[in-house]
Order: sequence, then structure tokens, then C-alpha cells
Amino acid sequence: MTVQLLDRITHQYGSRLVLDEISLSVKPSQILCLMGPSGCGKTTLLNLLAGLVSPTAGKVAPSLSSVAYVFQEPCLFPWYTTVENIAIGLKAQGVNQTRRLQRARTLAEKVGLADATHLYPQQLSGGMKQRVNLARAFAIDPSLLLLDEPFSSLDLGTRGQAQKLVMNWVAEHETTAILVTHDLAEAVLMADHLIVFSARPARMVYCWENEKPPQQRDAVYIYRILAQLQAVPEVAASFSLETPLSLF
Ligand SMILES: Nc1ncnc2c1ncn2[C@@H]1O[C@H](COP(=O)(O)OP(=O)(O)OP(=O)(O)O)[C@@H](O)[C@H]1O
Repeated sequence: MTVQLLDRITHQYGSRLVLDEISLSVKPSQILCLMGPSGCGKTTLLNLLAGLVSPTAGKVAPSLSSVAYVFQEPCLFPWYTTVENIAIGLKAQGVNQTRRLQRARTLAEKVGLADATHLYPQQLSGGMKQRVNLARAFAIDPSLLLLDEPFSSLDLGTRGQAQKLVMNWVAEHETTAILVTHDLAEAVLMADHLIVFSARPARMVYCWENEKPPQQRDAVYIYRILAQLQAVPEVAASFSLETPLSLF
């Protein structure tokens, strides 16, 4: 079953056109990766899906009831412990304290934080904080999980663990995840479907379907596809910047 999330969306900030007639459809239990040059409008697109901004023209699906948004930085409440931070979305949903702390503990275990349930964010490593962040998103059992470069500041090992957590969650639930990334290897590992945007204003310039199911995406496969995709001009162009940097 395909669900149309965006229907010919155009978005402008003042006179600056950022998104130009973007339509987007997804399937449950799939990960859609979005790539594109810095500043092309990927975060704006996630913000539209989260209802944080309204489009200038076009339609956002009205049925996006449970949306969880994971940012690059974990944004945890410093005065709350791990379980309290995980439970925060459930509090907003009106779940009683006993039940929300119970669910938060279960999720803390699931993301490998069973021994850190009572710790505060300043007592956690960067990787642990991002796992709290993911568990907080999982807690509300979202139908749509928005991920804006959530692994980019993690070291390689921690990043691999966090990627697996998201892949497992999506595979086991009716969740659709939309992941913005600048890391092509991450996209080949995680994406069931990849969309590449042009420089601003963002237009879809390239789409790719992952032919392998998640459990068969080993290193040999990832490096082979990586080499193929890097040779695609639209994909190579997605690593460029909106405003070129001067190195000297
Ligand atoms: N609130 C805002 N008001 C005005 N302009 C904005 C606003 N938010 C973003 N922009 C502009 O819109 C464009 C797209 O920004 P956006 O953050 O969506 O890009 P992005 O593709 O996510 O970039 P990056 O990959 O660097 O995170 C940029 O030119 C940015 O300066």
C-alpha cells in the first residue's frame, strides 16, 4: 500500500524558492532516504511533513497522526533521566506515569541502555544520548519517523549500532522512516528507496530502489552499489554546496 505524503508541494521563504513541485509517496515498513546538496531544502521538506511549516502551495497528507522527528542533535531535557526523557512524548499523549515509565524502561533496554535508565544527559556519551533520542521517538509508536542526519556526529561503531536500531524498528513495525543523509554508504545500507534532489530549488533528479532486502546488504554489496551511484552525475552533484566554500 502506497501513501502519498506530499502532493506538488512548493515552498518559498519570502522570495527564496526552496521546494519546487515535490510529490512524495511512501510504503509502510520502508526507509526512504533523501539526499541533495546542502541548502537544497531537505530539512524544509521534513518540517513540512512534521507540520512545523506550511507549504506555499500543494498538499501535505492530512492523516499524519503520529509523527516522530529525530534531529541531528539529541535535544534531551538536562533535568530528566534517561527513562524520563524517553517517556516525554507519552506524557504529551496522556499515558499515565506508571505505564509510560514501564514502556520507557522497555525501550531503554531495547536500545542497549538498561544500565543507564537513571542517568542524566550530562552523564551519557554522545552515542548514548542519540539512543535515548531514538527511543523517545520509538516510544510513541510513530507511523512516520523523520530523521534529519541523526547519525552524522557519531563515531563509526556507534553509528552502525544506531543505524541497525532504526532498520530493525522499521522492519518490525508499520513505520515509514524518512532519513535525510549526506552519507551515500549510509543510504545504500539503510534505504529501500533513495531520492536525490537538485540544488535549490529542490527538484527530484534521481531515484534508486534497493534491490536487496536489509539483511543481505553486506559490505561487498554496499561498496559495489556505492561505486555505481557515485558515477551518476546527479548523485555526484548532490555532494556540492549551495554556496561554494573558499578554501584559501
Ligand atoms: N526559516 C527560514 N527562513 C528563511 N530561509 C530559510 C529558513 N529555513 C531555511 N531557509 C533557507 O532555505 C534553504 C533550504 O534550507 P534547508 O535547511 O531546508 O536545506 P537542507 O537541504 O536541509 O540543508 P543542509 O543539507 O545543509 O542541512 C536554504 O537556502 C536556507 O538558507
